Amino acid sequence: MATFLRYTNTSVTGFQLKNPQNPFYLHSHSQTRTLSTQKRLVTPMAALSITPTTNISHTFRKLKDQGKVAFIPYITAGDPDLSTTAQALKMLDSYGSDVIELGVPFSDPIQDGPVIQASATRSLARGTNFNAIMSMLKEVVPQLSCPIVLFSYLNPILKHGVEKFMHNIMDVGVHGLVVPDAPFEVTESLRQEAVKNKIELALLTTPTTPTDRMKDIVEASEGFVYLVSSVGVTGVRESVNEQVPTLLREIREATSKPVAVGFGLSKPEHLKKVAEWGADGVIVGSAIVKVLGEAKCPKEGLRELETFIKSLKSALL
Ligand SMILES: O=P(O)(O)OC[C@@H](O)[C@@H](O)c1c[nH]c2ccccc12
Repeated sequence: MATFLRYTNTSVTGFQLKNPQNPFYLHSHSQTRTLSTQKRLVTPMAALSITPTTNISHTFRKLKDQGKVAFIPYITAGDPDLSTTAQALKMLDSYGSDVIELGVPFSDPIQDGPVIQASATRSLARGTNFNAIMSMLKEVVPQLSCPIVLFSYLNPILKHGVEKFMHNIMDVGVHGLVVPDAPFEVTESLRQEAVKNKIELALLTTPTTPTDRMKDIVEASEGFVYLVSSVGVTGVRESVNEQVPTLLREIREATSKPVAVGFGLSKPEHLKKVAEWGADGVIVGSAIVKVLGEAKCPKEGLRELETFIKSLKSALL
């Protein structure tokens, strides 16, 4: 029996969406069938892969045992094109990324600044779509040693169908998911489907998230907690918000889950500072997207990416 639940979106994680009245119709129906336990097919390539990719929580636990901070780059799938994305994923993995965030380009990326908005526009203009991204990942993921966290706005997931979306991303070997514009109330239904497909749904908290709401968020977050370091949209900042140590402390009082910090980080000294403040992971998006997507040609973008990643990673060694 299908029921349509109407959620009026409210600012939950401290982001004010441009059209807060925008209702989300979530089609949810009783789960009469149980999904067969999904076995991850071991493709020949996977059998050759260096080490089987592990889930997000395990990755953070391993790094913590080694006293290391996770280096987490973000790139937009299909910018400048999907074959460059495939090469970039392998390069990011081989140069020491511990988790890679891969963005599904969307036409209305309201929480992204100009760099990632332009990146999504370029990718969509090339015709990048969800199925093409899944086909690329099916080939590439078995060659990676670090897990992938997919980034998607809520709308494309609802359009695809939550169950189908979660099954598709599990099938290609994605381990984590972040849906930055999903109101906390909606994440519960996303999580039900995610858990069935062994996908860890990480949630975001921000400097303006009320303490009680932050506690709910970190309690429900899986894999890691995404601490958005500064209010506003993604994009390089000159310096890192000095509030982060306090925010980290408040989160640590509420959960022992790993916390990764993102927004505005673009230089080795930013990463060093956030690592010294005790973050379990540092996330860099716009600065990397710019290097890869705004280069004169894909080859040059990959060359510059290599240099840039090495400089960022060195700050964490
Ligand atoms: O771009 P920055 O300022 O380095 O921030 C990381 C960010 O790009 C990445 O985590 C991300 C991409 N799109 C998002 C939307 C919302 C929250 C986070 C994101």
